[in-house]
Amino acid sequence: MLALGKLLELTLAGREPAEKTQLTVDGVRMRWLGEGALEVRPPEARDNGMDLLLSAGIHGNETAPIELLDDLLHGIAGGEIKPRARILFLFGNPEAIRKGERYIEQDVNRLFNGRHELSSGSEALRACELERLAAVFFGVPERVRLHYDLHTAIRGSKIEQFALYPYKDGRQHSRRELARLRAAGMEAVLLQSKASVTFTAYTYEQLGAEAFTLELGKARPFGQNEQVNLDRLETRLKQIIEGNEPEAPEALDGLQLFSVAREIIKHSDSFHLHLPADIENFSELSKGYLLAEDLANTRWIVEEEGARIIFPNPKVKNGLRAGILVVPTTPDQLA
Ligand SMILES: O=C(O)CCC(=O)N[C@@H](CCC(=O)O)C(=O)O
Ligand SMILES: [Zn+2]
Repeated sequence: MLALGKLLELTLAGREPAEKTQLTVDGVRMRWLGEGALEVRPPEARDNGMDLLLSAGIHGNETAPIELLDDLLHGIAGGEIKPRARILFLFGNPEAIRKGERYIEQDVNRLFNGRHELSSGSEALRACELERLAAVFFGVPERVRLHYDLHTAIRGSKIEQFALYPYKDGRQHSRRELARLRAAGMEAVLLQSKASVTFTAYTYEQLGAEAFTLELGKARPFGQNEQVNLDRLETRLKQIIEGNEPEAPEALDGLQLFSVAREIIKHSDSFHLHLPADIENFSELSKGYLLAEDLANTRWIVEEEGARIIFPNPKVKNGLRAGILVVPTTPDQLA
């Protein structure tokens, strides 16, 4: 296999490849763009106009998605997968991946849409670099732009695989993309209702891509991901890459949709979350439940019918999201 197919190995070793560009037997060009960043370009005659950004390892301990991207890259470098799409592979936080930690100093996925400019340190620099790589990649006009940012979650979930769909004022969520996610194995989608600071929020809001954070199961170390079943996603990604994707049906086929009722923000060290440590994502909370307390007698009480909690985490830094309360919604405003 071509050396550049081993992007993960290079990234784990913190090494630069000797050759920065290589061609597969089918004339697919692989170009190393920097640490954890590789562009794949099909021969011009085969290019179908799709630009696909696949990122993983924005959180360094979320290894199943990293292994999936590694498999896809091996397939391309070995000539078994024959791309018609142009692809950018990104491993988000190499230093954290090497250490098997979510982050080193700060969560990269809270530093996009300019937030890195207000900060310093290696993770702020990395977020800036990821924005630049994505902007250059998606800078070619009149091409289809799609970004999947692959994650696994800290805890188990009542809904194992789901997507988060960013929000931009005046832009409608796409039914076609929801159908594509369903075909890729996602059971639910959370439709965001305000701008955000995540990687997909950046590519969606600033670069015009259709962009999704995919949550694919529970985070475990490398080699221990048997319980994370990525078969449907992998099949769909190969089809997108090879340009032979079956048209997804109009119907969303049981896909559950949620909207954000409220984000729970931790304001101080006095923040206290009243949930069991092992609570699963999408657990239902009844109306009137005292969810959290913070300084100055701030109380978060559940007021919404059918509310569920995702990503509860009282250990986040002050000022950051310590959980999201979501409610079921219907797909009435889709493009
Ligand atoms: O399990 C958790 O608490 C966090 C899992 C995770 O990393 N989720 C992403 C979601 C990004 C988004 O809101 O689109 C994150 O928190 O960065
Ligand atoms: Zn993550």
